[in-house]
Amino acid sequence: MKKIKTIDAVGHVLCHDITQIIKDVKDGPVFKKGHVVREEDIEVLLSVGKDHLYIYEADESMLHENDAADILYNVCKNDYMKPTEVKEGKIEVIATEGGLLKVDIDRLQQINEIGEIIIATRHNNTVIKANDKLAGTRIIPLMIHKDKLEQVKAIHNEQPLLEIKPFHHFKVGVITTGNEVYYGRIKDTFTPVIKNKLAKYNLEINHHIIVNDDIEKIQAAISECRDLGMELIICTGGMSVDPDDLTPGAIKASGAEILTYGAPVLPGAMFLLGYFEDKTPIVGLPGCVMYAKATSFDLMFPRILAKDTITKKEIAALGHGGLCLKCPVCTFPHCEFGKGS
Ligand SMILES: Nc1nc2c(c(=O)[nH]1)N[C@H]1C(S)=C(S)[C@@H](COP(=O)(O)OP(=O)(O)OC[C@H]3O[C@@H](n4cnc5c(N)ncnc54)[C@H](O)[C@@H]3O)O[C@H]1N2
Ligand code: MOO
Repeated sequence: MKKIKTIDAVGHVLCHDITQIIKDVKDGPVFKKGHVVREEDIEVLLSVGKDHLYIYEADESMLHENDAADILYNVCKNDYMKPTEVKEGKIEVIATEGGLLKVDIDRLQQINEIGEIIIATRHNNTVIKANDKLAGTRIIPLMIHKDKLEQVKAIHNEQPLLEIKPFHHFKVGVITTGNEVYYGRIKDTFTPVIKNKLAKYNLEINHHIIVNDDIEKIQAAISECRDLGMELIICTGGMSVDPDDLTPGAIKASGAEILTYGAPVLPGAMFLLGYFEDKTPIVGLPGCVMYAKATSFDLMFPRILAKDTITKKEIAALGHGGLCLKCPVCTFPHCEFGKGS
């Protein structure tokens, strides 16, 4: 802390709030601690009787919180993002487009371990809309050592911490399996559920086939969808262990590589995800997707639509937080379901 003449204070940082009292008009701080004095402030400072000020001593090794916050914003930002105005060392990152938010959790952790610097984000793999808040950055002290920001820049290494992956427009083929539906014994109540889930992403069913429990027929239906250029194939029914549950076998026989048959998520354990050589995804949806509010499919669906690479390890990690509590009033996605990984 150093005392200087107010007339020499331009560019210096105030150590404390400066109060202005104008009878019957104002009684409060006219400048806050941490304010960087500007040319136009000198007259105001003199008018409140401050001929001298305490300022932080100019130190080449230190950075003001607002300048440091700028650096943190630049570490986060990517396409489809904008900053809020910097305020008291804080900047927020706002989405300008919707999509799937990806957060580099490992590097976020490394930055937050430096100390005196914080970046707080939404969860990785959150579905976001334009104008949603994605992250906030803040510096804890008023002035921070520049070398801490150098560490941040080294971790950043020109690779943003955040990414928004826009959702793609897929042509969708739906294959409904099951003798009970095919022979008209019951009404198909699964397909409308799929239709609603697709509509949330402005997608529709472009081709729909209903087949009985016959592995060759299911396989032929998959080929038909492929031949018609469907870019996402959704199969329902026959995903479990009964003798008539043939869908996983048919998907396998169709040539798709199975990434997973089974996910550590309840409901939605019997979920299947595979990809054809040309990267066309195919999913097998268990019966619970028809009636449960949220299942493994709801966790994986946005990632499939964003063409996000999904690994077996990530599917295994869904187990932590993968237990839906079936609350009387479902608040998914604003709950802990699927947030563990
Ligand atoms: N012994 C075991 N049984 C079950 C297991 C298990 O691990 N061991 N898993 C259970 C779980 S978890 C689920 S989820 C279901 C999965 O069922 P499936 O996907 O095989 O579905 P289906 O058996 O074909 O049908 C179940 C039920 O849903 C009705 N259904 C199916 N599709 C339609 C449709 N399009 N419209 C209307 N209703 C439909 C079907 O008639 C059955 O009533 O398996 C558990 N069992
Ligand atoms: O797929 Mo069942 O998957 O857990 O209700």
